[in-house]
Amino acid sequence: MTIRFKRVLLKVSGEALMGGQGFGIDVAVADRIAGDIHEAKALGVEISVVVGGGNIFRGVAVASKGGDRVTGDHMGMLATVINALALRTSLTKIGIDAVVLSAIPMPEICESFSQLVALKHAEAGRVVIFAGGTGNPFFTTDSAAALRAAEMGATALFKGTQVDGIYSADPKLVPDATRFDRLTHDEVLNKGLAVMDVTAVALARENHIPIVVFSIHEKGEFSRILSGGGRSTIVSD
Ligand SMILES: Nc1ncnc2c1ncn2[C@@H]1O[C@H](COP(=O)(O)OP(=O)(O)O)[C@@H](O)[C@H]1O
Ligand SMILES: O=c1ccn([C@@H]2O[C@H](COP(=O)(O)OP(=O)(O)O)[C@@H](O)[C@H]2O)c(=O)[nH]1
Repeated sequence: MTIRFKRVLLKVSGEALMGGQGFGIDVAVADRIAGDIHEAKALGVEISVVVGGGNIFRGVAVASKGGDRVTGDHMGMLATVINALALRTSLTKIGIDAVVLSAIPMPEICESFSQLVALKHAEAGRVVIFAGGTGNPFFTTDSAAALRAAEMGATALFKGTQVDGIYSADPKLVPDATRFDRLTHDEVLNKGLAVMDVTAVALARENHIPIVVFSIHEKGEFSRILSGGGRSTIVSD
């Protein structure tokens, strides 16, 4: 079997982790995603992960109610640490060696991010989970995913999200929107396809990193796509 990508950065949406709950973390969902990572790792793929925080907190929610955006973003970044610890717990339970590296140092809780440390853990065969986004307000975990993908030398950035690819319009709002199999980074930007923020797509374009958008809700889909099947949109040069 040919594996499409050997070193992958997986972005796990915060919202995916809440399952049907409406808020917080559904442990059964975190366990299932850990199982999917395990399956993909068994294919021989090196995997690191960026987790979102939208299931707990988004900075814009504070700003929209008249609060300070930067404080809101700090809260959002802390939310990603909670999710990262949950995912590490789920991976550890099934015998996968995983480590959380935070962009915001909190040494009693997890290791701090540096590229060198991240690469060493990856070389040792560990799943590296990046927490705290980029460590800066006004960014998103999608941008953090593109950044870490570049730093890790990932050959693809997989965005595991609520939908199974990029559509001509938001499929949640436009039911007859059509799905693309392949796009270029420029097409995503020029058509204003809002599945990922502009900063993330531009960073991936600059570093020639393909982006694979797929549904994180489909069990086994991650490894099916890695093996050449599955449903996704692949964005490449
Ligand atoms: N052109 C598009 N194609 C696919 N999804 C889109 C598009 N435009 C907007 N979306 C929406 O973007 C959402 C994913 O973005 P976001 O909420 O940032 O995800 P995540 O929480 O996974 O980071 C999808 O759930 C979808 O409703
Ligand atoms: O580099 C970053 C990454 C995230 N955030 C904050 O963390 C929240 C959660 O991240 P995101 O919305 O990207 O999570 P997801 O949509 O993937 O669940 C964001 O709303 C921001 O407030 C931030 O300030 N800087």
